[in-house]
Amino acid sequence: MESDPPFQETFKTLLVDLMKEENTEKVHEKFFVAEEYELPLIDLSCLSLSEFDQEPYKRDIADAAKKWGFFQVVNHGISQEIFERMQCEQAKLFRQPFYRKANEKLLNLPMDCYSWGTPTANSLMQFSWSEAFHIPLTHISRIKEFNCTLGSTIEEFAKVVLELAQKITEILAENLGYKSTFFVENCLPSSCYLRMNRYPPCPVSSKVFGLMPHTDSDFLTILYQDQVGGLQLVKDGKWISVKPNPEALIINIGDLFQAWSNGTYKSIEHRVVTNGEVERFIFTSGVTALVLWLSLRASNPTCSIQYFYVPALNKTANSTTNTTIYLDLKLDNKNKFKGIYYDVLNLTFYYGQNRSLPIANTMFPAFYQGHKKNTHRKELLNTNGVPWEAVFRKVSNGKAVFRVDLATAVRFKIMAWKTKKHKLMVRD
Ligand SMILES: O=C(O)CCC(=O)C(=O)O
Ligand SMILES: [Fe+2]
Repeated sequence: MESDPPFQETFKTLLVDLMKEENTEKVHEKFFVAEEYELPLIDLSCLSLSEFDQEPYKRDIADAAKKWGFFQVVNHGISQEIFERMQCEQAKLFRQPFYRKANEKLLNLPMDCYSWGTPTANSLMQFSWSEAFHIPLTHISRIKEFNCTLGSTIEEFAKVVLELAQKITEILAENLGYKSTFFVENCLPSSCYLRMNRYPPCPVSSKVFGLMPHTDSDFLTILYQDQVGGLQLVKDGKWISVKPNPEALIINIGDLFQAWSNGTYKSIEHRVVTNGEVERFIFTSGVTALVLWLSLRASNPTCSIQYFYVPALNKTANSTTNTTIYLDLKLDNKNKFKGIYYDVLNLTFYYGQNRSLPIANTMFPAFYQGHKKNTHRKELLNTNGVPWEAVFRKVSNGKAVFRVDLATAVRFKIMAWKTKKHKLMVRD
């Protein structure tokens, strides 16, 4: 078909290699065949019930996000009519000749909004037999200027699908104990997109993916597919095939949501297998980031003093002439997926309750700490103005109190993204 990308021509070499392969049956078994399952199904008409009666449904949503990373929803409030219009516009767009899709700004958008295949693939296993349009929702007005019906349909669809994304995200956030209005407050339209994929019939369907195995890098994806099917995902360590349900929308957790929830909700690897005879269409809408929300969610590092030694107070040495103190500070990043950039760490020591006269200061240079890592900083410090004789007598009769303040600023690194700086002050 003149609308199909030139898969065969471009990847002739890859295909020839494959034809020579002897174990194609085995390859097919291993990579393409999977037992069919139904995703957990949630009836969203529950959201019109009383708060109390909604609870079990909300728990089911959270359980599915934890155990499957994927679920489907019915009675989601989006009319069948708008899906049909979207499908119709999508088909019209993909039916354009390939040279136009690849060379002309069909949607009045930058050229890279259209993609096909996997240009970097050097084996068939890395190749995706599909084409796609990726549309940031901020660009809808540009599409409307050019193609009004398509632009308005996308706009209408995006509005309702994002309301749904908002509801689902709020339920999942609440389940983790967060305020439900975070989404509305922090979801920027600039971070939402619509994606349309077409999987043309594939003559080597048992040897090539429609879409390579991947996880979604966004926050949450909502997917509408036709009845053809082909989506597979990993469940309990094995690939399973998702039974298509044309009434339902599929929702899946992306990498950002997994990171934000410290791994509670799962971003699951999935792929699409092709079909020898029929083409398949899907469209997805996703939220790529909730900027502020993400930054608020990271847990601060914990600081502890692992070792504090004051030679002047060593009774056996009995010498108050050595006025140094020795310290081992431990900084612990308990976040499962977030690294931490520390600014310079400033430590100030005091004797007793008196915070007006520091007895020692030190500074540790800025550094980066990976997720689930701890870091030690050890230092020998000179002190000033400590009445050592009195302190020694105090220790002999009980205890002496030293205090330390730690001041720094931290930024969290979530995937490739850095949050803004947070001041961190620890007093003891
Ligand atoms: O076609 C599908 O069912 C899945 C599409 C997908 O995973 C994606 O676009 O990221
Ligand atoms: Fe995906």
